[in-house]
Amino acid sequence: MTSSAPASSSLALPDDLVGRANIGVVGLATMGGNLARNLARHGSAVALFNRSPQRTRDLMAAHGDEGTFIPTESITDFARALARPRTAIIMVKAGEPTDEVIRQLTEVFEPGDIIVDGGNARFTDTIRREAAAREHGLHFVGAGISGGEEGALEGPSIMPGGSVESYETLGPILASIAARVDGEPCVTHVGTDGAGHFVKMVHNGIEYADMQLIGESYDLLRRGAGMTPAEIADVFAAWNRTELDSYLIEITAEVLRQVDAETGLPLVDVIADRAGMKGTGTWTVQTALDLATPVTGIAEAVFARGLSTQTAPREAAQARFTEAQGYPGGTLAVTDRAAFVEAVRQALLAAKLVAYAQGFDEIRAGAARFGWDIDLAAIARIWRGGCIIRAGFLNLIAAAYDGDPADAPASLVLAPHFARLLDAAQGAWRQVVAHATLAGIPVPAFASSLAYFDGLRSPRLPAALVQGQRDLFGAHTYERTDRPGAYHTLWSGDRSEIRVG
Ligand SMILES: NC(=O)C1=CN([C@@H]2O[C@H](COP(=O)(O)OP(=O)(O)OC[C@H]3O[C@@H](n4cnc5c(N)ncnc54)[C@H](OP(=O)(O)O)[C@@H]3O)[C@@H](O)[C@H]2O)C=CC1
Ligand SMILES: O=C(CO)[C@H](O)[C@H](O)COP(=O)(O)O
Repeated sequence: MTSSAPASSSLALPDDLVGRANIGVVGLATMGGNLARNLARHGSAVALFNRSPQRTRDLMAAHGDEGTFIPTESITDFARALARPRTAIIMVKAGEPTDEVIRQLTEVFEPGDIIVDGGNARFTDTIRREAAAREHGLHFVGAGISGGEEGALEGPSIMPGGSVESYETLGPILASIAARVDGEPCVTHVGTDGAGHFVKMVHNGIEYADMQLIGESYDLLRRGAGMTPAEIADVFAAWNRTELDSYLIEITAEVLRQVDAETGLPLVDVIADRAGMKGTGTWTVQTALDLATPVTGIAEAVFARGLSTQTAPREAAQARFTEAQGYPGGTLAVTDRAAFVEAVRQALLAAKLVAYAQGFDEIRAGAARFGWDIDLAAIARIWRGGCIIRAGFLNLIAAAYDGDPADAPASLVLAPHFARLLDAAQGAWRQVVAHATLAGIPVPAFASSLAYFDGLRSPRLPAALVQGQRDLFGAHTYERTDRPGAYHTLWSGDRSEIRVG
């Protein structure tokens, strides 16, 4: 440990510690504290700064012996502790607190220095911040970091966006602390300015969809088939040894096995059924709407969390639309439990594939809109470890996107391996959605992903009728199937057609 600050008082940085740190962390709460420890354990000399100095002191008291730390209690000393180019990772609350810290660093940093925001920032904020930092000659890197508390310490998946030049300094440091899969660090230079936070946003959107699909699977097995949480935990543990192998499936088994010490009931039965969210899923959907890219599974997951918190209408509807009134009561007549469990597994696999396909489509659309050159195979590879959506089948996604982007499948569902997966699963997927609907078990993510898939497959969509309606009430024009151009029917006149473009 290198510690200049005693446990309880603030002192200026001794001269021998000036320029000693190769990296610094500002914000030492759950994520920042663990990231600093991870950096120190991997050989970095880490300057520390937190708005409330007690947090820095606590970190030093508990973990100061894990590596080389240089604790500081002013932003000026923090900057003095850093070797050039100074490199600082901000891990504070997203939004205004991040802007506040950037302002402070901008005052003490010099041209060529690097500010990394590792928080869950909105990518548009990152684009703005990068442009402002550039005016001061600073590099600004928006780095999505996933893996939660444990990942920050043991190895997260890291999605940095910023200048290529800054990545020369930053890349090796991030590679030293990232999770590793097959010997490869789960970090890649995603693109310029907001690219990293854009990709992290979509990661979180996929996380929402995956969790919702797992939740719907649980509901089908629990209410539909009358299984206990412990039995369903065994099902998820078994699924984790199939193509569904993933962190979220693994932790689902753990949650379902947990018993509440106070009541002796399964913990899942005493947790209020109101899901929280911090906003990244919502941003994913808002952005997808702007890009006109359907992310239906993610959108349904966000809305399902919203619905879960609508206590008053839920209670009123529960009282009004009862079984006594002729509504289905949420149970299924399951005669062959093993076959039903397998059908739900197949449906989950198919719908999960659609969620990932939609997420990757959004990244592709975002890259085209914002001018980023994003390697989709590399993104799949860095999501294989460290992050919340890590999953065995990301290897297959990476393989589908490997090679010349011009040869990439138009949608992941069309990659040969995944198309065969859908060939095998689509029957079960339809059965599950149909039975759930008849039984009154809500499966919004299963159903919307199936509708999306059928939309992709349909030779004709009712969009043709929508165009006709738009032309009738607003002269919005339409294209024809048989020749180029834009056309309008004179609906209020003689109903002849004119070419308008
Ligand atoms: N928690 C998680 O699982 C994950 C979090 N993230 C992101 O990482 C970032 C850090 O998350 P987490 O560790 O959970 O901490 P929090 O989001 O709870 O933020 C707490 C930290 O922010 C600092 N802070 C708050 N306001 C200010 C301010 N105005 N000026 C300076 N510092 C301020 C706090 O300082 P003080 O001690 O003085 O209050 C503290 O260090 C967030 O952006 C979060 O979205 C990303 C992935 C996963
Ligand atoms: O970023 C994360 C993982 O990568 C967090 O786990 C995520 O922010 C959780 O989001 P929410 O609170 O909205 O469910």
